[in-house]
Amino acid sequence: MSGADTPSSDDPADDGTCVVYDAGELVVGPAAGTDESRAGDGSRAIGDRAADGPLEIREDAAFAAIDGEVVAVGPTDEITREYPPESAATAIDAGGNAVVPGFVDPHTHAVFAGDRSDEFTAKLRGKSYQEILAEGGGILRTVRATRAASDATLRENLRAHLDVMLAHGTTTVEVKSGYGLDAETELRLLEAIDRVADAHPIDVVPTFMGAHAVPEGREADEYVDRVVEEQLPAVAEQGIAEFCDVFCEADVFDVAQSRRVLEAGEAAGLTPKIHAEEFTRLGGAQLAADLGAASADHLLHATEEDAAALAAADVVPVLLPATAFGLGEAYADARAFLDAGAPVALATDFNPNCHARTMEFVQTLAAVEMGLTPAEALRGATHDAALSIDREDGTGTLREGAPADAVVLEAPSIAHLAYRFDTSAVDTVIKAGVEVDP
Ligand SMILES: N=CN[C@@H](CCC(=O)O)C(=O)O
Ligand SMILES: [Zn+2]
Repeated sequence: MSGADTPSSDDPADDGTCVVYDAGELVVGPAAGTDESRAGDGSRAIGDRAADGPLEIREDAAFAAIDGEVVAVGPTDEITREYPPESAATAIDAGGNAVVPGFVDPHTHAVFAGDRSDEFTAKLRGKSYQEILAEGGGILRTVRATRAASDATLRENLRAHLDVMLAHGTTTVEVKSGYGLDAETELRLLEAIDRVADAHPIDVVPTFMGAHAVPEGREADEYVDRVVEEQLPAVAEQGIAEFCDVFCEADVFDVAQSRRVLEAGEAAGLTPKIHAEEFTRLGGAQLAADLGAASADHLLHATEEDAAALAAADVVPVLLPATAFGLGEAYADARAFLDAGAPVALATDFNPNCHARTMEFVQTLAAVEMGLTPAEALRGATHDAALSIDREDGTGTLREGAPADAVVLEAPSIAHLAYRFDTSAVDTVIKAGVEVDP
């Protein structure tokens, strides 16, 4: 068990220092030689992801942080000599347990209202996701419930989900709009994300996804006009989204429509992301490579050719094993992306169709169902996930200079994250050098 001793804010020891020590295993980040580096032209060069071990793990280690930033990592005796725990604002004795970077969840649809548990039951009886959507259920049903919900309800729902995520070690999360499908509601959703993010310890990365489905009674082309001509300019004017995403899928938005949305998003200052090759191989991965998107997500039906194109274009594949689990679909081929030299980011895809909020569950699925080692899964849930949302400031690592976001496990090794699938292995969560109490 870890022991925390955090003085109150008027204590003389409250100097902004955080020391976490006596970690049996301390995950620093990708092993030397495999980390990404900036190419001379300023673009991202990910390097040969599969060449070496996925993570540098130190034994009997500690880290110190000042004002939310890691300033030293090393053997416990050295770090505690330089940064004595008794005079630190936050001092955590990991007691020989493992310490890992805070998890990064780079793909969620966490702001919505309503309940679709009955659709889950229908799917168990054989109804498909697409059949439900074609009947006006699925995303369209959540849109009706979300439009009818008050701002306060939307904020409260999101806050409650973020609380669960934080308690399970997620310290950075991407949240998409997309259950509004009109300018007014899409803005309400992004404003809800903004308001909740302001008052929550988790770092929230906002994504505009007006092109999440074609609203009832509309044609896709005509709706894409609305996204491009009304929604995107309004979102850009408010400055409340960083990425623009689109559901590139048969009977939703085709490749040309997806390209139109993402190019307009880019012109409005939003970096492209894409839901690609989820139910059918339509060409979304190639489009992502063409546009230099930050990520291509889902990829259940991507081919080796797609993996090579993404790796060559430095587009991060984001795999969502909880979605495949919930839908009873075959999992994405994680090894194919690693073999192609790409990173593999993992995410929950939390949404009403995939009620998964913990990156612990995702790591279990990645190991058991997709054949990743626990270390590869943890890299996907931290460093590589951060890459997919353009967080290249060390987020997802505990290197010097990185944000001091960490998780102390109640277990001696990182393998417990994937291995322990009934209850949480998370003991203590640290955000920006401060222990959080979700
Ligand atoms: N596939 C598209 N969007 C979500 C599902 C949204 C929903 O069904 O409400 C996803 O990524 O899984
Ligand atoms: Zn999604």
